[in-house]
Amino acid sequence: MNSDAVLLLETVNFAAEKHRNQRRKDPEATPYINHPIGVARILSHEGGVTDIEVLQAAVLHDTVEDTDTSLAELEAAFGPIVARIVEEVTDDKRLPKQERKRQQVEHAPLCSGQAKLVKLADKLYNLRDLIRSTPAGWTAERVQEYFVWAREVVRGLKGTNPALEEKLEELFRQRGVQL
Ligand SMILES: Nc1nc2c(ncn2[C@@H]2O[C@H](COP(=O)(O)OP(=O)(O)O)[C@@H](OP(=O)(O)OP(=O)(O)O)[C@H]2O)c(=O)[nH]1
Ligand SMILES: [Mn+2]
Repeated sequence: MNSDAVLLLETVNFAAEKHRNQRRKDPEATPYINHPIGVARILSHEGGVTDIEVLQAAVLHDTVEDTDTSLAELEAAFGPIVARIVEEVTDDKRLPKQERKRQQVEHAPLCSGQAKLVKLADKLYNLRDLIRSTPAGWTAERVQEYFVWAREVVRGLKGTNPALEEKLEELFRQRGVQL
């Protein structure tokens, strides 16, 4: 087996252990790990991304934000580049939600190309998930607001990956939310 495959399995195993007690917000309470694996899979399968550090960062992208994982821990296990990409896509959960959402819009265009790829795939996965099933307790208005906000973030990620951007544009079009 080649070393990239070994590395990616180590990364998936690390994320699975970190997210082991977490579930998604859909009514079926899907295991959370389906999301980061799906984000990495969008990058490779739909975005044609082969950069192993981007794929690893995609698998790990919610570990610091949503589990007890530290950036130092990621750096020790996977190196500084992977840790830096995850840092770029991590919201500061100490801030109020509205401020966090505003900062994503503001910071998106300042991200590295590697972090922009992870952000595009994360939004594409989450928007598809919203279309597939509504999270417990979400109104139709809240779903629509998420689309409107996601469009603002995706605007700042343009020029990164045409295939992923076209798929996002199509979802926004279907929702009557123009990019
Ligand atoms: N669509 C959907 N999202 C779910 C589900 N379960 C968990 N999530 C997560 O919820 C986040 C979006 O919900 P919000 O209420 O807007 O944000 P919050 O969790 O940060 O408060 C996403 O976080 P994120 O990945 O960090 O991305 P981002 O939206 O913060 O950029 C998404 O991954 C689900 O069943 N469907
Ligand atoms: Mn995510």
